[in-house]
Amino acid sequence: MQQIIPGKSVKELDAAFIKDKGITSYKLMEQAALAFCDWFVEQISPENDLAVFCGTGNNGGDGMAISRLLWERGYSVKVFIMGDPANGSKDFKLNHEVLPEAIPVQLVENVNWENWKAKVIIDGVLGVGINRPLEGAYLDLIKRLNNFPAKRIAIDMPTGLPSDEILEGEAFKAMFTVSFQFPKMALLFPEHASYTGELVIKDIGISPDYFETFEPKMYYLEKKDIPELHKSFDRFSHKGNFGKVMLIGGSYGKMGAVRMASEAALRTGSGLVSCFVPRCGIQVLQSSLPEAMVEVSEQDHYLDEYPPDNLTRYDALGVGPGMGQHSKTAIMLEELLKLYKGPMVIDADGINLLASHPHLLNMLGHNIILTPHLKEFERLAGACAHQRERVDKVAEFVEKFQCTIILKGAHSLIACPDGTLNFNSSGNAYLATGGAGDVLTGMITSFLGQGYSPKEAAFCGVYHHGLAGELAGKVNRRGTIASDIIAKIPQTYLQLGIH
Ligand SMILES: NC(=O)C1=CN([C@@H]2O[C@H](COP(=O)(O)OP(=O)(O)OC[C@H]3O[C@@H](n4cnc5c(N)ncnc54)[C@H](O)[C@@H]3O)[C@@H](O)[C@H]2O)[C@@H](O)CC1
Ligand SMILES: Nc1ncnc2c1ncn2[C@@H]1O[C@H](COP(=O)(O)OP(=O)(O)O)[C@@H](O)[C@H]1O
Ligand SMILES: [K+]
Repeated sequence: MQQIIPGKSVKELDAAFIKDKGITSYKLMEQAALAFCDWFVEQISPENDLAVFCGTGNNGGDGMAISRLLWERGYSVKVFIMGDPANGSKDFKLNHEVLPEAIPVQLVENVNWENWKAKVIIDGVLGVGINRPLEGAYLDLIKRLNNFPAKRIAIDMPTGLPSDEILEGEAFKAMFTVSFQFPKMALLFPEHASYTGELVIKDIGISPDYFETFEPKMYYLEKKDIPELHKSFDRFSHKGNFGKVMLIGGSYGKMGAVRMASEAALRTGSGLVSCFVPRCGIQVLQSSLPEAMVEVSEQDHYLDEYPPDNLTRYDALGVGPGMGQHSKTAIMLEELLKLYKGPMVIDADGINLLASHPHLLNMLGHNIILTPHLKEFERLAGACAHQRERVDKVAEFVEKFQCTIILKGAHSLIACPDGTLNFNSSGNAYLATGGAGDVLTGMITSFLGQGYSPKEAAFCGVYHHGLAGELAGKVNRRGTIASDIIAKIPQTYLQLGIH
């Protein structure tokens, strides 16, 4: 998996790589520039005139190298330098020297903005080297570029965005950020959505072993990581091999949640799926999802204090979708935590009940995965000012209670008791629809029931769920609903080459 390291460690990483490979830093910069151009030529046609803004550090060096390479590929390029080129970094200067004479170069301070135009703006002003908020001429430039009607693309980082912290002040508002080798942490924060734009990660050849010495243990979960996590089956496999799971939840008016979670578990590959719901749910479930078995609790509208019988029948449980927060249901949850020692996902009202009955938190442990969205997590652990603080609190929570937390949202964070923090890459905003979380619960419960470890089940569940959302979104766009996501689960296996 691709490790995410702090921006301040990038220099050290590059130095170790360069030394070990016996290449120059200029050569590494060229690799980065080539990687950017590979992506660029696929996206933007040469009819578009390009304005490349270069600082005088290595981000500016990238900008210079990219200008040369795109010019060689037939683009019309103009370069604008921010700062004094005489004080530039070594590789900025080298790339400045080899810039073809046919490319016009101008200092930003000399630009007459009156009739200035460009279809595409490439930002190579500052990258991970930023050490203070933008001010003065830098701030003026970035504000001006943000208001300009052009396509804006950032090299490595949008200028002004700190690589690991929350933005203070202003930064370049990129429509695309092409970041090298790994996503800098701040590119994954929801607060920075309008600065990062669409995130593209380009491999520049620095293999994972160069990252190993760096802390924290933070990773980016990508498509290539998923197939090896999956189990295989053979011609003689029977439904018992695919696990028997139970989804526990539902209440009057919220039976759909448990129904969707159950169908998602079936579509993910569970051999047998049962639901445990209040009495009023039996007709709904039996008629709308005949593949699932249903057991009911005594009360009509909510789950009473008695958990299902014979829990050892199940390889995994998923608890919470549509469950409501009745005080009797809280007792049932406590009983479940006492009685059931197998793997369990707790979601939605299950999490809300943990928050309102905090003594239950001490009953969590390695076998349990909680799947809160941002607000649910804050109910558990207290308010957070921003995602940076939330990430730290998630890590603390997991260390204290030794369970897995999936903090849902764009780039869902999977925090594991082994101390790793793992950000997901799949998914898009079409997943932001009622019931998408219930689908995720069903999927993770299914993987747990199939014998995947909590970490494997969380990784596969979150990645496949995001991919199913992408596939559903391609067809249904903003009309995507949770059932469309379920319908695409089988196709995610196809996409990943899994039987
Ligand atoms: N080995 C290399 O040289 C590689 C470097 N890469 C590029 O190099 C970038 C990092 O380069 P640098 O470390 O030179 O840093 P930057 O180019 O991001 O910044 C340069 C300098 O700007 C100054 N600065 C910081 N904050 C400022 C502010 N608010 N206003 C004005 N000036 C400010 C600092 O003195 C800093 O050293 C990466 O983001 C990436 O684009 C890539 O080419 C990959 C390989
Ligand atoms: N912008 C987004 N990008 C990627 N995934 C998203 C986005 N918005 C929501 N999701 C995913 O959709 C799901 C929504 O879950 P949740 O908030 O519990 O919704 P609900 O309670 O309606 O089911 C989560 O898995 C979340 O990660
Ligand atoms: K930049």
